[in-house]
Amino acid sequence: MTDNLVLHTDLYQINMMQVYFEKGIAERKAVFEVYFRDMPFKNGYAVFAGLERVIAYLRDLHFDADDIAYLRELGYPEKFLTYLSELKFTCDVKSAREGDLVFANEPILQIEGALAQCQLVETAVLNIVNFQTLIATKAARVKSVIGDAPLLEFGTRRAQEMDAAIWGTRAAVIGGADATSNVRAGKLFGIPVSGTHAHSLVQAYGNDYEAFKAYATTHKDCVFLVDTYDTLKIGVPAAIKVAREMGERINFQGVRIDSGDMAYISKKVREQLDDAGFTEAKIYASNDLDENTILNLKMQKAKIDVWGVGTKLITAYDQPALGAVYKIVAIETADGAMRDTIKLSSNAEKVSTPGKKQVWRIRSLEKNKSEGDYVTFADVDVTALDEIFMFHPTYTYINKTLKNFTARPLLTDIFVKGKLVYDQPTLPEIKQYFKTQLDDLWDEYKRDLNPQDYPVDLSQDVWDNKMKLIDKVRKDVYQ
Ligand SMILES: Nc1ncnc2c1ncn2[C@@H]1O[C@H](COP(=O)(O)OP(=O)(O)OP(=O)(O)O)[C@@H](O)[C@H]1O
Ligand SMILES: O=P(O)(O)OC[C@H]1O[C@H](OP(=O)(O)OP(=O)(O)O)[C@H](O)[C@@H]1O
Ligand SMILES: O=C(O)c1cccnc1
Repeated sequence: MTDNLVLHTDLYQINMMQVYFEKGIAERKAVFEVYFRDMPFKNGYAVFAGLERVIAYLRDLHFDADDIAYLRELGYPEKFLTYLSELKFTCDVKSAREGDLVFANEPILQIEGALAQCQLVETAVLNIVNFQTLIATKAARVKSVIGDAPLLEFGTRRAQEMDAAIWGTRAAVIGGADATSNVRAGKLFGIPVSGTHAHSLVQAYGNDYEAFKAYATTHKDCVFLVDTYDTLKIGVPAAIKVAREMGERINFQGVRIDSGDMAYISKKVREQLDDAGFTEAKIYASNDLDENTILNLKMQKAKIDVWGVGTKLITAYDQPALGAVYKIVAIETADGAMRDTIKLSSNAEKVSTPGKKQVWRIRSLEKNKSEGDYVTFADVDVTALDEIFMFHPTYTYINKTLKNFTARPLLTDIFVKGKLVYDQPTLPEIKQYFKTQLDDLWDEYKRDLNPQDYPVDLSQDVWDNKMKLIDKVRKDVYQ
């Protein structure tokens, strides 16, 4: 049996495909867009991630014989099953790049093509993008308080199973993790792997000195975990003793602390190491860390050089889901024209924005910073405009006219008619790209707590079209 991902979808998608097929509209052209409504962790930006896996999934989209056999068991009719067995992915896909900063209420990925295909892929695309973007953003928050010091990803044991550990680790690297303890993630993605040792090593030997000595006689690079019994009285003295005895035979990188008051203990450990002449030895810290505890420890001037972060990063502990949605924004009519579609809601923020769109990142040439994102219809070329009028889509009196700017389209071609046209960057390139994007953002949007809202504005015609469709749907549907 194959483990084809094509059935990694909700049953209702296949049921809707069947409707489209039997009613003869499966091949009608549709446009769907992915966006989220609220910034994750109330952060000022989100870090887009997941595209690599979306590409792998879409490239391989097909039904195998055993998928069809299973759907037959579920009772789908033969004609529909034949249609599915012949299905090939032929859509256009545009997307933000991994490492791009993305914001609420703007399209971050767009799929255009046969209605039935667009429908099928919703679940997996959201599954991938929601999780990976969430973890990349969490990592960026953690990294923002750490600064240049190394951030080690330690979360696999507490992740929501294996896929989340692997792809979460990759996303964490995009957002700022420098290395991971997960060896498979290292192998798959070329992420640097890093690790110390666990309490079990010390417990197996029954004392710190023997455990450290055993480690030191089998490994060149050594970081000793010093808190199994008593960090200051036993652990650190044992580490120093072994480091002295082994001399040049080991590379004594430092010690790890994993419990207690880490501000107080790290300062004392630093003194002990310095007094022993190991001024270059680093202090690693781990234990339920996140951006809040790390910031607090830094405020207390904790002497921590390397941060190991597990559970709270890989599980996005304080916000377990991103909540991006996938909405149809346009559909071909029987006469071949495209009709924009809207989803109404009593909650104004949940009303979708109709039409196939593009997002332009507007950068002031004078200030060299991003001024906001400008959402236009897809066929508009903002680079050809001399000035643009940007206004808040709800509080329209908040507005500005921009003249001296560059505009970069956020959505870039990934698939054209089902063919991959995107040259995928390497993970280090993506990581670096994210850093350059962050440099473009004003500090006011980057702070961890209560950042300013980055402007995501609709062009006048997109806004007018939305208002017009709201009115039209009200008249058509409620009359
Ligand atoms: N000086 C500090 N300021 C703020 N938070 C701290 C400080 N020192 C440690 N912490 C954090 O406080 C929490 C303390 O964890 P906990 O109560 O489990 O104690 P512990 O010493 O780790 O005990 P255990 O042996 O059970 O791991 C952890 O999240 C840790 O990162
Ligand atoms: O705290 P986190 O951010 O999740 O980081 C990972 C944790 O995993 C390990 O603890 P665990 O108790 O699983 O094993 P160990 O301490 O015996 O190694 C490690 O010591 C960290 O505390
Ligand atoms: O290498 C480490 O120190 C490590 C790895 C996984 C989890 N906690 C710590």
